[in-house]
Amino acid sequence: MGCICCKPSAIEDSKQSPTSKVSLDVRVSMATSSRREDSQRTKDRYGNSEGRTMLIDKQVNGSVRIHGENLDRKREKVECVVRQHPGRGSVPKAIEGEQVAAGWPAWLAAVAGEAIQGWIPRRADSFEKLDKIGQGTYSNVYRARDLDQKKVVALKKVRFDNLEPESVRFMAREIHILRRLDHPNVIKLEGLVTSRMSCSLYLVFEYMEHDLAGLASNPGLKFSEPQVKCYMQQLLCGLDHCHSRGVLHRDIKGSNLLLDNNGILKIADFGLASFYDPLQNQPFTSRVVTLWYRPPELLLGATYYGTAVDLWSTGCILAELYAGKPIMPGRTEVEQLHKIFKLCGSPSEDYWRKSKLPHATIFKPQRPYRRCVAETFKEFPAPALALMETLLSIDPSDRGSAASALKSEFFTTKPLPCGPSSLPKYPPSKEFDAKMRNEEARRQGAAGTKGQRPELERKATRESRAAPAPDANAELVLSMQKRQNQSNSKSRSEKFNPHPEEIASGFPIDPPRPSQAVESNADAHGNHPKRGSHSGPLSHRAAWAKSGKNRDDPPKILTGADLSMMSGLVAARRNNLISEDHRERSGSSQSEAPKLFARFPGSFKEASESFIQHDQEHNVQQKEDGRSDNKDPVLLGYGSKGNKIHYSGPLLVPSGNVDQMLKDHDRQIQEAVRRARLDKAKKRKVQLEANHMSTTSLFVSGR
Ligand SMILES: Nc1ncnc2c1ncn2[C@@H]1O[C@H](COP(=O)(O)OP(=O)(O)OP(=O)(O)O)[C@@H](O)[C@H]1O
Repeated sequence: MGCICCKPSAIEDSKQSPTSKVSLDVRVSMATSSRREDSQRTKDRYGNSEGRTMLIDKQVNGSVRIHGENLDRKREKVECVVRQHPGRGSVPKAIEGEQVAAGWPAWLAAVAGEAIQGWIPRRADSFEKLDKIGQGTYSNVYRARDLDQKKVVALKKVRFDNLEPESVRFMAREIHILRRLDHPNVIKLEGLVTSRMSCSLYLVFEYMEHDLAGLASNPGLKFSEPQVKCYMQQLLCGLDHCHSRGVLHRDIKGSNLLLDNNGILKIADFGLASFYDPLQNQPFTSRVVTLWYRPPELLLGATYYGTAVDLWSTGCILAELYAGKPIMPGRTEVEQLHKIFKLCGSPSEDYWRKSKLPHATIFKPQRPYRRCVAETFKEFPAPALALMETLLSIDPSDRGSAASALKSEFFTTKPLPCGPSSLPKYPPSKEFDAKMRNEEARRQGAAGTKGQRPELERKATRESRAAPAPDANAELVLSMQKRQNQSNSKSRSEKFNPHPEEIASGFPIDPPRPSQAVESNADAHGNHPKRGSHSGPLSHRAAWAKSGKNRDDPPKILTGADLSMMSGLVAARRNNLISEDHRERSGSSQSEAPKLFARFPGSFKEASESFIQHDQEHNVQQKEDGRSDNKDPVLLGYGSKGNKIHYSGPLLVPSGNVDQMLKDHDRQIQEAVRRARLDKAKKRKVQLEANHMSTTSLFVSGR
């Protein structure tokens, strides 16, 4: 075979903005052929409305096989194999060159070629930046006016770790996934803003006024039942679409469910999302999903999982909408798992045996926990409770699917879901706004009278029904930071400094000044950005006003520590996904555990200690409550509340020595029993002394 000519449009994603389509003739040379049988592949299917379909096999030997039918060419068979450069995106080198010629920066085309395929970059000066509206783990989000399309959009500026290929590839996956999705209940990526000379990237999204977490934290707001059903229906429709296109979201939570003023809900933030193939058993990282919404199997270390992880999070959202607050706000992975077991019961013997979950030995409770979802939420309407019971099943295989949930009685019994357009209109409300309010309260608190909690703070605490959820993997970063502090306090600032790119881009982290247009990314286009009026969310303006500063002089949002945290979080989140991505690309089926051993501190020992303690506290509590599924008196007394271990790190030991871990575990249990006995003996002694005293005093008083 020699060279073949193929149009890149034939390997474009199915949906593109028609204005940004490029059609380039590219010569693809056949560098190597590869044996199918020796390769582990991931397959991506591409197709577009004109009926072209291509199948791309990414193979371990670094080559890419493209084959399929090009219907535009009268069913002409197209097949080519392209040698991939190590560390490069899976587009042929020639296409990469064309992408640079089309205006993409080389660093992006080199590693994210597939994600930007068929698009051309939008120019920074065609947007007018209005204000900062959100802040994610690795991004800042701004409201901006699209001067070409004459509409308001959201610009998500992605932070990179010094343009490292791995961190660019991580972001490319989000773009790639977003482009694969096309549904009214999934946020639409409308384009990308960058230029050949730029070192930053903005994702352009349709603008959404609210997020569910922000609305739920509004004290004066109570959702009606038809309203809850309406939101849940939209969430499940969007999720069903993602799952049917082979996408796991892996971070469903209130702040990632955006709402517009027409009541439309859209699933956003695909930063932790991943492609998956239900027919192929592929391992993923278990360290995804924000803690409060993380299913038990992930906390137990599962690396083989599917759509059920999103369904668990959806169950948590459903319960939260009825309860008015998060139902399982754990502070650590151990506490989270304990909260889950207390509410949903511990897994059945059969499940423990079948699932072979990595941390099962450690976290299997001494005695099974009884499920009490129905008891706890007895005031919820029966159909809502029934759906919750399904979605919050401990065994992932019992959670059904988004499609089956949509057919549940919850949506067919009265009151029926209301139409999105009939939902009330709200002032802009985001979780970010709630965070701003709390930040402001804290600031006022610091300035306020010593020892007195300021009114605003008290108000914020009292009124905040739904506190913002921690970020996905936040606990992991805390643990990383702890280790950083311990190991080398000097290097901390060097490692977690503000991203130079953030500063260099001229698009600072603090909210922009009113009317500030998106600054040109030092690009070749040269036009000055146009200016416009400021009309930011009320809460931002209020925050400025309250801080007693000129609105032009915005409050500082991030402290150095925040930045460190942010950067660490970026690293942690990315590291997990990068190792997963690396595994995907290399075709390795190895679990990520060894990599995590190496990167993060902590041990099963600590985790098991903590879990035993939670477990025993639970038993004690049950005794106090008069409920008793634990008859063992020796456990009483162990683990006073004063010396709780709040383990906040990964659950794996650096050495990965399982035998040692198990020995430690046994030792811990023996130690617990010994301490409990001692405590019990002490208590008995105190009791005896007290009895003796009272007898003596009775005797002395002569009564
Ligand atoms: N299209 C949009 N319209 C309005 N606001 C948005 C939009 N996209 C994102 N935001 C706001 O910005 C916040 C951060 O965005 P996003 O969650 O996509 O970033 P991230 O860095 O991936 O965050 P996370 O740490 O939650 O994963 C959101 O919680 C939301 O409030």
